[in-house]
Amino acid sequence: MTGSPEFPPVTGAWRAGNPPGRRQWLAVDRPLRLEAGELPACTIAYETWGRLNSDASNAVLVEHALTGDSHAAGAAGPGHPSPGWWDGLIGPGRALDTGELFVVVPNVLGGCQGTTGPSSPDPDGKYWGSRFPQVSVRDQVHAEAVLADALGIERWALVTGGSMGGMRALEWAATWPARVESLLVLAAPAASSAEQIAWASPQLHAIRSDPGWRGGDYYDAAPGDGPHRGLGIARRIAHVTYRSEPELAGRFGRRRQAPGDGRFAVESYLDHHADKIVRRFDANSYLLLTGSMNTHDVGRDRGGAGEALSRITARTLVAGVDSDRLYPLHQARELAAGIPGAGEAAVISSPYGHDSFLIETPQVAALVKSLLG
Ligand SMILES: CC(=O)SCCNC(=O)CCNC(=O)[C@H](O)C(C)(C)COP(=O)(O)OP(=O)(O)OC[C@H]1O[C@@H](n2cnc3c(N)ncnc32)[C@H](O)[C@@H]1OP(=O)(O)O
Ligand SMILES: N[C@@H](CCO)C(=O)O
Repeated sequence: MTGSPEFPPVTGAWRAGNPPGRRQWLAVDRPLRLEAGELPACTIAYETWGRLNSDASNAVLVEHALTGDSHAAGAAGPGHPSPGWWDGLIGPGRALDTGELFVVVPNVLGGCQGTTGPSSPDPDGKYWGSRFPQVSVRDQVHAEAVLADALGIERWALVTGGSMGGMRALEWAATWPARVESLLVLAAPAASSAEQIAWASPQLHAIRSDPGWRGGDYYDAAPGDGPHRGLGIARRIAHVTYRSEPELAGRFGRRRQAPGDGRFAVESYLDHHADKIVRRFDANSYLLLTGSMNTHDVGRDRGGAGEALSRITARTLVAGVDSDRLYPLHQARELAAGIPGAGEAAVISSPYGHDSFLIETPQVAALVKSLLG
């Protein structure tokens, strides 16, 4: 598939070697049908590394997590205060060897780092804000399929991601089995559980109850007058669930941050993560993407998870983290058991909890290599 009459392929410049890790945009000038509604048009931001080969058989789709973005590889520099979030995995000679593979990383639909989301302008040039439609994980992969078509990629050699990125990877494999040759799902379930929805609930309330949120239409507020407090509280709650009890005990214990600072060190640590998120993330996107994860259920309208997973034909590896208290290991085991040929779930052993899929690079690299052979 190389595009469609109403949506021709984009330029093809990447075939000659795209500037690696430079953000690009695909303008989709036609409506995108959603599970609940429609988006009249959208832009999809993405970055690529490596070159697409002549038969487009070397493309890898890497799906970022909740607050990640398209900048998965590359050093910190202008426009990128941190290195790419999977920099240890993507590059020449690395597990995702860009000497051989063409790695594509889109920013998720509904996000705030280049792809259309609530903080983007609508076709009339007004911020979407509260009017942005709720998008599901399934809608997000449909948007990514438009990108794949435009890039001339019919079949991915590998689709992978962790957490919310793992949900999208799974949706890809269940929606278009023939388009996914291999699949690596990290720290993600077949469907979000009551526990996961429960952890999200106070985060959603924190943002919506911030007076600065203004029902979702805060983009014209004075600088510093947006829903920063609510977003910061949401991140504090979430971040605890991303790490493990032994890690927090070992790193911080009952230590105070500093003489004269009334905070425990662990409180200061959470304050730091809250400060960082409000500088780089939009509260409405946080709400929307959390909602996408809450409704994630690969079996919805497909006769249940068992039926949906049985469609998957990709060579599959599922992995969980032994210290993940948010997406516990038993979910990875259940997911693996449902996918034909997936075998037993692999275990990432780490004290870092759910975030380990971003931190334990050698273990994730070993999984990628074992899957790609
Ligand atoms: C800009 C970007 O993040 S790129 C976007 C992509 N990001 C993502 O995909 C995920 C977002 N990031 C994350 O979830 C996390 O930062 C991770 C998982 C990637 C990194 O985790 P780790 O490397 O283990 O970092 P950790 O959670 O220990 O936090 C380290 C930070 O806490 C700070 N810190 C540690 N202890 C304390 C303390 N007691 N008080 C205040 N700050 C503290 C450190 O100084 C460090 O600050 P810095 O990140 O500004 O340099
Ligand atoms: N800490 C990561 C993982 C969440 O699943 C993020 O913020 O995207």
